[in-house]
Amino acid sequence: MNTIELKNVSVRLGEVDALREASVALDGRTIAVIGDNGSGKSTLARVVGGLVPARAGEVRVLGLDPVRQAAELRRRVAFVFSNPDAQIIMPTVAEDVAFSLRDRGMSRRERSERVAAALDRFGLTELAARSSHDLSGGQKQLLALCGALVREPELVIADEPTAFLDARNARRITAHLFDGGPHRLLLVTHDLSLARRCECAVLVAGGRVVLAGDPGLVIAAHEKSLDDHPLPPRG
Ligand SMILES: Nc1ncnc2c1ncn2[C@@H]1O[C@H](COP(=O)(O)OP(=O)(O)OP(=O)(O)O)[C@@H](O)[C@H]1O
Repeated sequence: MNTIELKNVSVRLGEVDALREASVALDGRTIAVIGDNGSGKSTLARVVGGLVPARAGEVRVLGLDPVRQAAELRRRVAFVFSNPDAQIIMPTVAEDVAFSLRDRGMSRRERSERVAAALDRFGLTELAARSSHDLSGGQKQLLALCGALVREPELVIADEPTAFLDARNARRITAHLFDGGPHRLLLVTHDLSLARRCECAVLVAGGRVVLAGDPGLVIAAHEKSLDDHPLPPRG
């Protein structure tokens, strides 16, 4: 089963054609999405996750149509963004992780066991009773990811999840993303060393998928475009 499949997908945001007839099909477990600022990477991640609709074309994620099968998609796909504040809802750390399991039909005991195990895995046990909004940026991102992974998603869509983190927290987050479960990963990133760790990569430019496949080749094409179009000299 393909992880993601886009056929001639176009997305318009306000006055902007953020994706233009983008096509790609990849079945890798870990997929990096790379490209310049404003190229359409987040839009690609958002259309895959059903957060914005396509105005034309066909999108499949784990074989699902993200608009028509939105409820099933929400059960099987989790998101992580660069700003964890948008994802933290409940007043304490433990309550916030428990909130992620609210619709799973679990007994109270089962739920608290799952939460305790997840907090332990993420090194958050000591912070369980702390106010979730008073955590540091790195701790908040760990909490947001803990809340996402406790649902045991099949796919995690992560949009620049380490953008505001120091090297230590960035490593923690990427370890959980890459090795923290059997989930697949769609990772939007400017960090080419992370993209290189993925099984495959997608290069987006001007709203189009210009290349997809082996990360080495895709990254080389991106780097060549940086060399071919360097910044104008200063002064
Ligand atoms: N809500 C919006 N309304 C109008 N235009 C938008 C909106 N969001 C994004 N865009 C535009 O759509 C295009 C693609 O944006 P997108 O966020 O997908 O790029 P990106 O590759 O993720 O960029 P970055 O690396 O800077 O995060 C850009 O031209 C952007 O200005």
